[in-house]
Amino acid sequence: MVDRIAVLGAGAWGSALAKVLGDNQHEVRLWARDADHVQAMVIDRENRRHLPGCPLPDTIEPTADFAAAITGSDWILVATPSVAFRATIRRLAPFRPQRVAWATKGLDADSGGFLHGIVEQEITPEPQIAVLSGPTFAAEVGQGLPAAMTVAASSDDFAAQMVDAFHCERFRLYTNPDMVGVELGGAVKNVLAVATGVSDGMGLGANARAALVTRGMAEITRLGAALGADPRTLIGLAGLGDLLLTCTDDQSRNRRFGLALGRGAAIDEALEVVGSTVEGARTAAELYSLAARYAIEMPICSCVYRLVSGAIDPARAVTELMERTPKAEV
Ligand SMILES: NC(=O)C1=CN([C@@H]2O[C@H](COP(=O)(O)OP(=O)(O)OC[C@H]3O[C@@H](n4cnc5c(N)ncnc54)[C@H](OP(=O)(O)O)[C@@H]3O)[C@@H](O)[C@H]2O)C=CC1
Ligand SMILES: O=C(CO)COP(=O)(O)O
Repeated sequence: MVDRIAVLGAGAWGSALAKVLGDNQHEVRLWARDADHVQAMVIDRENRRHLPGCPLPDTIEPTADFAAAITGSDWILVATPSVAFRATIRRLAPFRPQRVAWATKGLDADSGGFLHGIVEQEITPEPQIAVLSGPTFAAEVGQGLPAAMTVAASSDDFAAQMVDAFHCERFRLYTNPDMVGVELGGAVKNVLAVATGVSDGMGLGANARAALVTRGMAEITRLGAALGADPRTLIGLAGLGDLLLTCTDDQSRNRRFGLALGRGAAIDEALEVVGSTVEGARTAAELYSLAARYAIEMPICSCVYRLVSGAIDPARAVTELMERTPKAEV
C-alpha cells in the first residue's frame, strides 16, 4: 500500500528518512521552514545544505507550505531538532492528525520530560504515536547502506504501518513496546558521546573511552530503572547500539563537539566547528534536571552538563570523575 507521509524538518535526518520512504514508492512531502532551501531542493533534487550527495526520488515533494504538507497525509514524521519539537507539534495540533511519529532525539527543552509528553499535552484528541530511534547516521542511510532501527508505537497497527513503510533490503525496523526506553536511549547517548569526544580530544586513550562508554551505560541503566524502562531496550538498538555508534565514530556531531572541547575550543567555537545540530549540548541540562528529580546519580552526564554550561573545564571534569569515592561496580 502506498502511504502519504508528511516529513516535518528537512535536515540531514528528515531528508534521509524521506528518501527511504520515497525510494519505497510512498508519497512524501518534505517540509522545510526556509522557502529558499525548498526551492534549492526542488531544483537540485538533493538537499545540498544538509545531506549532500543523496539524490531525492521523484516521490518526494519538498515544500515550505506547512498546511499543504499535512493535509491528506496518512501519518506525520517529525524530524526537527528537539529545540523545535514543541513548536512544530503546536503548529500541527490544529490539523488534528491521527498518527504522529518522530525521529527527533532529545528531551523537552521546557520541562526536561520526554517528547511523547509534548505530543500528549499539545494534540487533542490524542493521536496514535510512534518514536523511531537507533544507530543510524543520516549520510549512510542517505547513501543506501544497511541499517536497523527500533520503533515504539502506542498501537500495534501504527507500528506495523511504520515497519511496512520503511522496510526494504537495506532498512530494517524492529518493534518494541517500550517508548520510554527507546526515547531515553536516544537522548542520553548524545550526552555520553560528548563525554567520549572530550576524552579522545584530550588524548586520554582507548581505556578511558571504553570506561566512559561502559559507565555511561550504567548511568542509562540506573535512570531507565527509575523511569520504568525495559533493560532489554537499553541494551538494544536504541540504547547500547546507538551509544556505541555515536561514542566511537567521528561522523557523530556530538562526538565531534566533544573532540573540539577536549582540544581546547570554547563552547561556541566547538559548536561552530560542527556547524549542525548538537543535541547533547542541550540535552545535558535537561537530563541533569531529570536525573535530579529522580535522585539518580549520573556523574559522567553531570560533568558534561557542567562542562557545557562553563562551570568546569575538561581537565577538571577528568579529575572529578577519577577522584570520586571508590564504589562497587554493580
Ligand atoms: N543526522 C543524523 O544522523 C541523525 C539525527 N537524528 C536526530 O534528528 C533530529 C534532527 O537532526 P538533523 O536532521 O541531523 O539536524 P540538521 O542540523 O541536519 O538539520 C536541522 C533541521 O532542522 C531545521 N530547524 C532548525 N530549527 C528549526 C525550527 N525552530 N523550526 C523548524 N525547523 C528547524 C533546520 O532548518 P534550517 O535548514 O532552515 O536551519 C534543518 O532543516 C535531531 O534530534 C537528531 O538528534 C537522529 C538520528 C540520526
Ligand atoms: O543519532 C545519531 C546516530 O544514531 C546521530 O548522531 P549525532 O547527532 O551525534 O551526529
